[in-house]
Amino acid sequence: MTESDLHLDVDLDAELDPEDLVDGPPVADVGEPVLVVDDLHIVYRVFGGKAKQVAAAGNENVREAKAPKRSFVKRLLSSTSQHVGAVSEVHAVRGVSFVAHHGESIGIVGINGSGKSTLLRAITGLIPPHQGAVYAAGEPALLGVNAALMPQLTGERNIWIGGLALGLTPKQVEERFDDVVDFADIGDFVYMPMKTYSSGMGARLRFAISSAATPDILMIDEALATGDAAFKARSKARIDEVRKDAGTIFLVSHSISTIDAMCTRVLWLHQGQLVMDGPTDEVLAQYKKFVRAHREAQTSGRAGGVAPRARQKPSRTGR
Ligand SMILES: Nc1ncnc2c1ncn2[C@@H]1O[C@H](COP(=O)(O)OP(=O)(O)OP(=O)(O)O)[C@@H](O)[C@H]1O
Repeated sequence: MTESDLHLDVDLDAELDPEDLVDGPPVADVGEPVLVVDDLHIVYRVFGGKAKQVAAAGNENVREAKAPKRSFVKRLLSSTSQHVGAVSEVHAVRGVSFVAHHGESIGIVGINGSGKSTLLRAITGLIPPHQGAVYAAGEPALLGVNAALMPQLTGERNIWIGGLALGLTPKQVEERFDDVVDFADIGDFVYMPMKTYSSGMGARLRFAISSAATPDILMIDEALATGDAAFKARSKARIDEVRKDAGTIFLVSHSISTIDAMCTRVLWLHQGQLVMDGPTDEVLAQYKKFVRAHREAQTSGRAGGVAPRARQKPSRTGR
């Protein structure tokens, strides 16, 4: 797969939502550093048949991993004696460094597969770093439908576990319980095991739980806002509400106008590397050029637009 074959899901011309414009363009009132990402590398390991597919795709971030060496006797005695197939490594985030401050709204852009969601998940601690580190003041929380809930437990138990995991006190969970159930619109199903829920009900409850707290560092992956149009509208309103109270926000979105309306600073990832970090208008201007060139190249069958080279020494502040 060449770069020009990459799927391009970027929404250059989306309409701005009216509520994004109410407060005018975002203004940074920047304070203390709250998050340091230092030379972060994230590597996924893909095993078996799937690894062959991934390797066959020829993505630059993917390489075949060396299979662990096992002696002949060990292989002979092993109960899993069948060949496990290839192991591939996907180097999804490659040497990303930046510092985020209190009061910043930071957009993360990049074409499909550039590592945006992986970076967010790594910052919230859902994926361990392969190399490098993430230092956070406070508990970064990912707003979306990815909360790790337990399907065998009732919605009620999951609201308690999820709420406490988000740092709410038992009193706060109790106070917000009815709100979460109403928002998720699951009625008496809240007393049933989550494995009996439809996928929509599960996604709504996950979103409702994750938005019950107001974290210091809020990560929003728009791809995680699922559901029908009415729920999407309610999620958007809830995101805006939580956003107003959070200290620092990260937003992944394919809509350039949403990033433009909400963010004071933008990080541009390409093939897992941070290629630009700066004020929203500067980064978006370059990124739009790249996306247009890429899109034209895709329609004409030529090689794609050229992204800037990854910065050799990313600035620690991005400002
Ligand atoms: N669980 C996983 N196992 C293996 N590889 C993965 C996994 N999740 C993501 N990847 C790979 O890591 C790379 C970065 O993916 P990621 O989802 O972070 O990119 P993205 O920029 O968020 O993409 P999109 O805009 O399409 O959501 C891609 O090559 C992807 O195929």
